[in-house]
Amino acid sequence: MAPRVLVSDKLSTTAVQIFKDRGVEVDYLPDVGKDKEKLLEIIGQYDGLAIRSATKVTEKVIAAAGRLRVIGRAGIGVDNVDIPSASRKGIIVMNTPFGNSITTAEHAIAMMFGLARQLPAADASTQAGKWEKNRFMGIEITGKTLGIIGCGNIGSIVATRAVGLKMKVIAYDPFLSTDRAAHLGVEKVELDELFHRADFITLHTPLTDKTRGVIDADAIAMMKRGVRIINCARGGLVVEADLVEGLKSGKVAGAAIDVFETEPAVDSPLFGMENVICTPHLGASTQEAQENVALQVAEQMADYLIEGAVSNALNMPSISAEEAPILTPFVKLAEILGSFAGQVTESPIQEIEILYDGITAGMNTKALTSAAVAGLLKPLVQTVNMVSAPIMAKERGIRLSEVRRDKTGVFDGYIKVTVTTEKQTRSIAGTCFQDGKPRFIQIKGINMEAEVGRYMLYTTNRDTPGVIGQLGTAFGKNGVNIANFQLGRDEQGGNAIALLYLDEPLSDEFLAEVRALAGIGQAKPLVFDV
Ligand SMILES: NC(=O)c1ccc[n+]([C@@H]2O[C@H](COP(=O)([O-])OP(=O)(O)OC[C@H]3O[C@@H](n4cnc5c(N)ncnc54)[C@H](O)[C@@H]3O)[C@@H](O)[C@H]2O)c1
Ligand SMILES: O=C(O)CC[C@@H](O)C(=O)O
Repeated sequence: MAPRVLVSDKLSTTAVQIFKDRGVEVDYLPDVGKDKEKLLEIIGQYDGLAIRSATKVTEKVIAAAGRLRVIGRAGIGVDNVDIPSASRKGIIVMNTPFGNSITTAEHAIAMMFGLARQLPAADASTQAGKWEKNRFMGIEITGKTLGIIGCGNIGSIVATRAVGLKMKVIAYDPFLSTDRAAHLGVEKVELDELFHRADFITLHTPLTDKTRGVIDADAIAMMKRGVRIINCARGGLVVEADLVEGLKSGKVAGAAIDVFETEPAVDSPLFGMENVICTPHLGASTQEAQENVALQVAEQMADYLIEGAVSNALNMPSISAEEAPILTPFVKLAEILGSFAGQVTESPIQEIEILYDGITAGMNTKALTSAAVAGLLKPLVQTVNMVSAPIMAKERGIRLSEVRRDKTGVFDGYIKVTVTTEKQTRSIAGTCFQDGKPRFIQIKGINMEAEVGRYMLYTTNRDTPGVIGQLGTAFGKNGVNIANFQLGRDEQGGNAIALLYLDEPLSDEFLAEVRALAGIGQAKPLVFDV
């Protein structure tokens, strides 16, 4: 039986043609994405779902999607898809990471010009017959400082365009290496410095726990008077109420917003403000970009549904059917080890070494390494997947190496990920037991044996009496249950670590309390996709 795909958002018809040409049955119902009930009613009939941003693929939709095997996002951001739920059901989620990058970068540049010369307001006034020449005094772009927050695919394109416009470009991106910054012609700075120096600020990060609200009242307070802010990335990066206050006070001279805290944005405090330009999430809306992403998503989904080939999957390694049963638990392990390293690493990574010991040395280490690097980059680079992870690492100037060796210790095999940053070298090792479940077996050279939980806390301390007691008391006082508590140290009185497997995530307040405990060095909350 031919696989069947539902296209539930407005997509170029190129996609429909490709599906047909490849022998995939396709229903093009572009309004269904906005009709939750209808989507729930019909999703069970499809093997594939092709979407843009209007369709919300929630846990409920996934639960109703009895035979769904692949969700294809014609675009970059997948925040409208519940990936953990899809993964749990074995549904691949794929996107088209580069198809609309140029177009979105161009929208940000257009927004910058629009703000500098108040083009929309000047147009409305002129067409109303007012000829208000004195009202619309603009500013020049040349020589101004553009601050880019997030210098990945789109941010890098914005950077090179702005350099061409003779702007001074500064960028904040924890994953931007000094070499890559130099190559792009931008100055890498810390976030506070960017706020202090930029005349224009443009956002190009994913929406994550770290980036949510990156432009809030505190950030605005640090900015130059007269700063202009552009958001063509994701709503939620800017706290809209704080932006409104900044605009009212005159601290912010203008804002150009393509993406909103709530979409579709039919009502916003920003609407009607004179120095604000709003567009309805148009960043990717050009004929070229829509052709690119439609073509790409249809090819990728057809490849998978017909041939089982996987590309640009966000939740699935490329693994053949024969090796899958043995490899899959180790792929998950590698991703978890990378994710651990990624979550505790705060400065640019220079080098990643992955050691395969014992049985792991004979496995498909390419898939394992990709999984480890994807796990490592994922906290910062939303679009990374097993296919793109090594390329992304290379583009960021990260050296990647594998070492394979025969069994050396008590375990049949294990994987060790060592990450070197500008500041330090850190390693984390793990293995899978017979039950197929991953375990951490060594952190920073200190042996331990810890289960992997969804919410964990990693702490470091000096090995002195009382520290652990304080930690336990603090958890008890705050009513947070510890499912598992593992300790390790290098020597008596030396460096000690603890890994706590928690039943729930820690609040910011409680985390601050833990960090303030006497003897605690680092306290890092970790989240794993398990
Ligand atoms: N408006 C639109 O229609 C539209 C179109 C395409 C993409 N987007 C959005 O644009 C954003 C960027 O897309 P991309 O393709 O460039 O993604 P990308 O993954 O290539 O780049 C994101 C960059 O953000 C950086 N980053 C992550 N966390 C950061 C932090 N805390 N502070 C600073 N930088 C951080 C990463 O290191 C990475 O370099 C995404 O949110 C995407 O969904 C919007
Ligand atoms: O599909 C769109 O119009 C928006 C896409 C954009 O937000 C993306 O993340 O790729």
